[in-house]
Amino acid sequence: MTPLLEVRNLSKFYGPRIGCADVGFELWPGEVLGIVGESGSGKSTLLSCLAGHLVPDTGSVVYDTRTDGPRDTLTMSEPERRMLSRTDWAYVHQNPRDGLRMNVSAGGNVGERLMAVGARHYGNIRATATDWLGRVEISDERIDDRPSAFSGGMQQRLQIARNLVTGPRLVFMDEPTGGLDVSVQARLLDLIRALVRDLGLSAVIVTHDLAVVRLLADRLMVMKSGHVVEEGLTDQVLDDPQHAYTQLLVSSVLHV
Ligand SMILES: Nc1ncnc2c1ncn2[C@@H]1O[C@H](COP(=O)(O)OP(=O)(O)OP(=O)(O)O)[C@@H](O)[C@H]1O
Repeated sequence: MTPLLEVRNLSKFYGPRIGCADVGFELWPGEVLGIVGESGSGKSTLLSCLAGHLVPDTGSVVYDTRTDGPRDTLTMSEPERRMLSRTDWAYVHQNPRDGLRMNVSAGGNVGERLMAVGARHYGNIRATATDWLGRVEISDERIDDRPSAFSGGMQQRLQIARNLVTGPRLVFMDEPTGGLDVSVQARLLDLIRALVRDLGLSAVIVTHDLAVVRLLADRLMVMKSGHVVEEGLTDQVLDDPQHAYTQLLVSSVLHV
């Protein structure tokens, strides 16, 4: 089997400061990888480099495309990369405002993604949008409302529907439950877990919350000062951390 994503020697510096350094991993189809670490450890930098939002200084990000097999996304042309992020990739921002169009209706937010990949029939677009709102537990009565009238949890669920409606294979998530109330977080995590499982998605999830990776991630990478200090199966890493930094992360959570 070919990995869906194969990352080698990825580094990004901000002047003399390390963003992330020498990161490498493979992500297999249907696998969920969690990236954890304290604030400033390089998680967002790494995710941005993977998703093509930031250009790394060194390394390769090879993606197994549907049409041409493995391709280094860093050397792709801009139109090719744009097409990839429209069809095969999804990116869920921590703040739904960054991933939604706040002045467009909920149905429009979902529907315009379908139009971007060629859908033209209004009735079909609206039916698919309604179906996706239902899947993320938003009542069809709210289809014409703008996201600005939604709660934070609803906005995040709408952002997920907007991202998944085009059937991507790989989803990048940056602190998807950050900034939400604990009870809202729990419901959202359950929803994400069910969607990822039902759709067979691969995902890379960045979070500082070990409970999120415990629930969602098959495998875990622990980052500190831009470097990966430990990786392995989630339960193994959390139940028997080998690196002193991971031990600290795990014990600080246990003692809260
Ligand atoms: N635009 C930037 N310019 C300069 N330095 C930056 C920039 N963005 C990040 N950094 C630095 O790179 C390092 C990694 O930051 P990054 O935001 O990737 O960490 P993080 O683990 O995602 O943190 P957080 O959880 O707070 O978002 C930090 O030292 C940070 O100060």
